[in-house]
Amino acid sequence: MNTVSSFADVIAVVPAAGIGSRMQATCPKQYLTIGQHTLLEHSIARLFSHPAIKQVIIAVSPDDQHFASLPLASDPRVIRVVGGETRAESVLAGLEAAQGASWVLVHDAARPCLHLDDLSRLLQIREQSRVGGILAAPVRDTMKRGEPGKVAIAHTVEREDLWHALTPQYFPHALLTACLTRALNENANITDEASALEYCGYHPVLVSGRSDNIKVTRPEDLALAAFYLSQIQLKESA
Ligand SMILES: Nc1ccn([C@@H]2O[C@H](COP(=O)(O)OP(=O)(O)OP(=O)(O)O)[C@@H](O)[C@H]2O)c(=O)n1
Ligand SMILES: C[C@](O)(CO)[C@H](O)COP(=O)(O)O
Repeated sequence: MNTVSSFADVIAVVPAAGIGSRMQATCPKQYLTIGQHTLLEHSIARLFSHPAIKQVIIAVSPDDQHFASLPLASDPRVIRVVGGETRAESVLAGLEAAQGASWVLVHDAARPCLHLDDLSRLLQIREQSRVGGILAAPVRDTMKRGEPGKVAIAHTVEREDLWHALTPQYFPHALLTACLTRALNENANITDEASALEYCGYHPVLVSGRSDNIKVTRPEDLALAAFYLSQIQLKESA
């Protein structure tokens, strides 16, 4: 792994204030476990496994019942903030606590299978772009657009140049803050940080990343994430 020593001391914001409704679990999905640890702990452990990451700011729900009991709660490298009603508000809360950082990384609490080489390549975007970039995986399936509100095909979407946006996403702190704030104030439909920059007219860079950097979203994803994580642990212990 080529370390990004020139960009050491990176701060990461981890939005973890969601309820995980699509997971249909008895607790917010970021607190479901793989082995002895929660998804949140695994995702943050991946970040801290990279030499460039010095601090993680976690945005948790105002009525979160789980975080305080985790070792993370007493980790001096971790700051807890209260998240908001939307992912964007949670990320903004994290950015507020990261004042002074020139660039900031944002990573989903529910993506525990991040490879360090992918993170290194994303961090290097700072040398090539002034607006930042995201890890993304090229689409492999044929993509269909459904008839609005119906389970019927409207048309096939051209998959050339179509990507799955992943996280981490990496942007100048001031730019991301301004774009998220404007997008929220104007009720823009944004589901990731890059879409806030796009809304404001910027074109972040797509950094090709591994498709096994999955976001645990539906019940069947947990076992897959456990397998992918076991492969990472095998690879890194070899
Ligand atoms: N108000 C919110 C909503 C989501 N998130 C976080 O954003 C990440 C990605 O969101 P998603 O996968 O949609 O998580 P949930 O919103 O919890 O899932 P669902 O949409 O199924 O309820 C998760 O780490 C989630 O905790 C957040 O911090 N604040
Ligand atoms: C940020 C993200 O993981 C990129 O694909 C995705 O947009 C999160 O969406 P969610 O609905 O908040 O899971």
